[in-house]
Amino acid sequence: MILTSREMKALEERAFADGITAEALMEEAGRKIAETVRQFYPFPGKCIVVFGKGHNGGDALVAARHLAEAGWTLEWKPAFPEDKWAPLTRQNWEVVRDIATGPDGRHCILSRPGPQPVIILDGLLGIGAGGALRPPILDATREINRLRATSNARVFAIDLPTGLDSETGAADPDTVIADYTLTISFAKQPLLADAAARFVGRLAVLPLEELSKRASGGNPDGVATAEELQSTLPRRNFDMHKGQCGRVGIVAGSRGFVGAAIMSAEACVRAGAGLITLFATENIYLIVVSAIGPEVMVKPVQSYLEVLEAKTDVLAIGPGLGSGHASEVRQIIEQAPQPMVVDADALNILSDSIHLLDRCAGPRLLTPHPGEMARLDPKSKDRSRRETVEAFTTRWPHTLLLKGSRTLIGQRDHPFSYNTTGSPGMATGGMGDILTGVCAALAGQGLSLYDAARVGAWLCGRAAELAVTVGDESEESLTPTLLFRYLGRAFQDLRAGKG
Ligand SMILES: NC(=O)C1=CN([C@@H]2O[C@H](COP(=O)(O)OP(=O)(O)OC[C@H]3O[C@@H](n4cnc5c(N)ncnc54)[C@H](O)[C@@H]3O)[C@@H](O)[C@H]2O)[C@@H](O)CC1
Ligand SMILES: [K+]
Repeated sequence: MILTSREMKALEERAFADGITAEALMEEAGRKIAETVRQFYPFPGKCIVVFGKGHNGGDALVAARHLAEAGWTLEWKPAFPEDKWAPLTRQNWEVVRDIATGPDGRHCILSRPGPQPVIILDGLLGIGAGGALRPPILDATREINRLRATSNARVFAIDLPTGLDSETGAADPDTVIADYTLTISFAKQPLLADAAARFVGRLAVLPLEELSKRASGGNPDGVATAEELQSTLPRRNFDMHKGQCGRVGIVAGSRGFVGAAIMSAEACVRAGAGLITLFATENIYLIVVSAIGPEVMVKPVQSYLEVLEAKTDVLAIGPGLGSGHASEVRQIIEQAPQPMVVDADALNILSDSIHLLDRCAGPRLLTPHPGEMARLDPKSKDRSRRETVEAFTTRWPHTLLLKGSRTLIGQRDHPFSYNTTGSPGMATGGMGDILTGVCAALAGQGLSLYDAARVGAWLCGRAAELAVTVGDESEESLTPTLLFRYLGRAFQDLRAGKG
């Protein structure tokens, strides 16, 4: 469920009327903020606490207390003098100050050798924000952005990045650029505005028990968190065999673009498919077999139409395919009864004959990036991402995964689902080929295309962020095939409802 900030405040009021205290909610919020920070950065480092006078600042102080107890060094940057703080904010300061402040005004109980993470908590403004940023908050947001730009500090915004309008999601020019936004209780509408993605970053929703119980109404759209998706991934029975994990056929690759085919097929292997066949035309067959992992069967074909005769449960079509086999591709999209992931060049071929989507013999998951989407639907350039997905799924009976830094998934009669995971390190050619293989593997294991899309996007984003947080990669060094090293951990986190 996604709430407006106004609905969120009304929900809090209902809880207060039932005797739940703001103090108790803040305590739970602060504890969960610290837990989430530690999921991304399990080893303690330095935390710079930038806080305002309201309860958003109070959340930051409670979180800081828990981080201090876990060994983090704290540095304080209050935006206002103490006499301006809300009573609960001050109360939490008194608790944390005694625990966490040494004689030099900084807390230090642990120093580890080697580089330590430096994080900034943005506890300046939350849903109490209104109007353009004003000093001294404005000076503080500029300082956070300066620190982020000039150091390796990672910014965690509490509830909303300060400067994002809490109703519309419009961004003040000095809005905090967060790497992570940890939003309290429910996802808020403004965080999902198209223009907000670059300020919000990786999104995590921290449910508060007493508020979850009382929630009603709201927008039925969802944000895909591990907790939400956990139950969609089936557990395997001990006696399961490869035939039950999905026979996936992949139609991909052409001269100059065999890498796309290889990455899709290997991603399919790493995401659990039972038997993977890559169909390769004679002109690329030898290149493909010499480069691909031994788990993938490579079948030489004269014509891709042979795919229609092969025994498969799921198909994926498009990565690196080029435009040379357009007629065969159209026939496969139309005639194959199996569920199919349609990506890349297959989407470009489809955009010339979009009405074919009315006649498909099986369900289709289309995974365009915004450029491919504009070819499928030229009007999408003038629409918001949500409007684009809505227009497509209203017209066509298929699933759409619209890529981007806030990947959005839709299907008729299903809630729109915003992905939460990811890293700017994913801005590299080939990430989409991995996603195609992962989604096809999940569909092979019995997930509907809608769930395969939601889980696939979550897993790929989670693997990428693990590589740059707990792994040794940076946003620059991350490559698509490096995701394989972290996919296993991403699956484990999904099953644990973590992240
Ligand atoms: N109320 C509750 O029960 C809970 C609230 N929580 C936290 O409390 C937050 C809301 O707290 P508050 O209502 O105290 O509000 P905030 O902490 O968001 O800040 C409001 C204060 O900032 C000032 N302000 C507003 N807009 C400004 C602007 N554009 N420039 C400069 N100053 C501005 C206002 O004068 C006001 O004093 C939530 O976002 C969440 O982080 C959580 O602790 C969970 C429970
Ligand atoms: K904030």
